[in-house]
Amino acid sequence: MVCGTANSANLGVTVHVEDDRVLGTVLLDTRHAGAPGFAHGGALAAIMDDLLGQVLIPLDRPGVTATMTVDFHAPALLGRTMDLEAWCERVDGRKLHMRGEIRDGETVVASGSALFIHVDVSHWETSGHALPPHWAGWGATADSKP
Ligand SMILES: CCCCC/C=C\C/C=C\C/C=C\C/C=C\CCCC(=O)SCCNC(=O)CCNC(=O)[C@H](O)C(C)(C)COP(=O)(O)OP(=O)(O)OC[C@H]1O[C@@H](n2cnc3c(N)ncnc32)[C@H](O)[C@@H]1OP(=O)(O)O
Repeated sequence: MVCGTANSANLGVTVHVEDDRVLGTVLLDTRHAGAPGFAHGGALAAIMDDLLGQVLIPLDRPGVTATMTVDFHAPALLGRTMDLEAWCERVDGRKLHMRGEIRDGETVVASGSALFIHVDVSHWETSGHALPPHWAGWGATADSKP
């Protein structure tokens, strides 16, 4: 619902990995409004969760969000391309401590920190839905198995 291109309700986030960091952009519009002209904080929180979750890819650790804090530092205006950046601050066994920012130019609009927990991909089999084929092997290089 945030970055998935197969989902027509996605928020239009695009990301890529550079070294160990996730960088990206998002451009919110009236569909994502809270007050007129301003992005809804919940949209920013969803973006932050997804952004921090993308760090699981360079970490090569499947994981889920256990807890997340989003600090809103400045209003996020609609119709502006905002920059996204996230990284892993610390790995402590299965605990993956992520941090990230949503910026409008030089202004940090929101910062986030989250604890992700490393899980085996079988975690998602409990829904009864088939896993995407490319998830096979995800986590193969992780040195701390769940
Ligand atoms: C998520 C990816 C899905 C999409 C993937 C798509 C593409 C694949 C490619 C890459 C990924 C890309 C993007 C990511 C996209 C989206 C990101 C969004 C992520 C989500 O939107 S994800 C959904 C919301 N999320 C949940 O649905 C979690 C529900 N939950 C559970 O499934 C369990 O709760 C679990 C597994 C978390 C733990 O359960 P468990 O039994 O395995 O382990 P346990 O409870 O023993 O915890 C072990 C140690 O973590 C500590 N701990 C646990 N929880 C804590 C908390 N809240 N606060 C502080 N500490 C906590 C304990 O205190 C213990 O610490 P200690 O070892 O020191 O005692």
